Amino acid sequence: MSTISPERLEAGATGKPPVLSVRGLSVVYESQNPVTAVKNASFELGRGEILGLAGESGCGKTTLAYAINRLHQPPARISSGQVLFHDSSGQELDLLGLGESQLRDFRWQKLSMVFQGAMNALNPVRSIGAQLDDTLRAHAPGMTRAARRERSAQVLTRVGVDPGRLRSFPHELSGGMRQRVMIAMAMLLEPQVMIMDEPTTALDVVVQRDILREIVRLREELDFAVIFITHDLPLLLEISDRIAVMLRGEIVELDQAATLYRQAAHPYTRKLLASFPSLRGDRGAFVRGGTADDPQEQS
Ligand SMILES: Nc1ncnc2c1ncn2[C@@H]1O[C@H](COP(=O)(O)OP(=O)(O)OP(=O)(O)O)[C@@H](O)[C@H]1O
Repeated sequence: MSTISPERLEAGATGKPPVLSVRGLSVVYESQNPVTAVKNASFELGRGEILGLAGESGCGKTTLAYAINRLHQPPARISSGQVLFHDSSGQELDLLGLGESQLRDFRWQKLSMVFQGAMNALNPVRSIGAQLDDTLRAHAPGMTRAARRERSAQVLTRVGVDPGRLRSFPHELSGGMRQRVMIAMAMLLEPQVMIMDEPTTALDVVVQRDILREIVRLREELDFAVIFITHDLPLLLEISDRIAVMLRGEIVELDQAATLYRQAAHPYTRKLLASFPSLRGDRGAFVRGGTADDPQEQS
């Protein structure tokens, strides 16, 4: 059973107006034995907020992320619910009601996604610069060639990749660099929301930390909101404003990271917290390498 009080679902709890509202979203895999992979999920994402989505493998995190962006494929079907995008222009978009061409315009520009292994989605026979340029040409037709090149160099610099790499091909870059390029691609059109599904899981721990630090810094600089999905709860405690915990398709708890860390309300969250050795004992020594026990109070 859910332990979420209605006010905790609201991004208002973080003091920020919502950029995305997910209401009663359910997704069913219509296979021989239908599986409801997401059950009645509701939450709001505040403008500029980092919302962590945690839960063990198979609990429905990826299905939820794909459904929000309408990237789910059959046999997955959204059986109920609503996803509203509150654009910075004041316009409200009903994402489940958008047509295909509206959806193409929406993705990347308003909301982008970086998924696990995204680095392998780069085209091996085109340079990094050409691939960034393709995205800009498709979505920002008014930009001149020079402006596109400048923008591509700028986003690469932002994620810590030398803009000289625009001429490189994917195989000439390390895994960490390629993943950074994908994050640069997701930031290219300055979306208001980025969904990141295990974006750094395939990378070694040091590179992972570097990239995460970069994402947190960029969020502060550019004020986009992030839904960050991972089974790695300690990591979420470090980077998130609020954390939602999923269990068998349901969001069973949603709270400020610090509150969830100190006094998780749901037994499953407590079990999840206890399952990470680094979180046991004098709780918190792991957090951002410090000693205080509040993940939100350190920088
Ligand atoms: N194509 C499919 N057909 C039927 N069921 C599916 C399909 N894809 C996923 N599922 C089921 O939906 C549920 C949720 O899967 P999902 O991949 O969303 O979980 P997850 O939390 O993202 O897991 P992971 O962390 O391993 O990626 C699982 O029980 C899974 O078995």
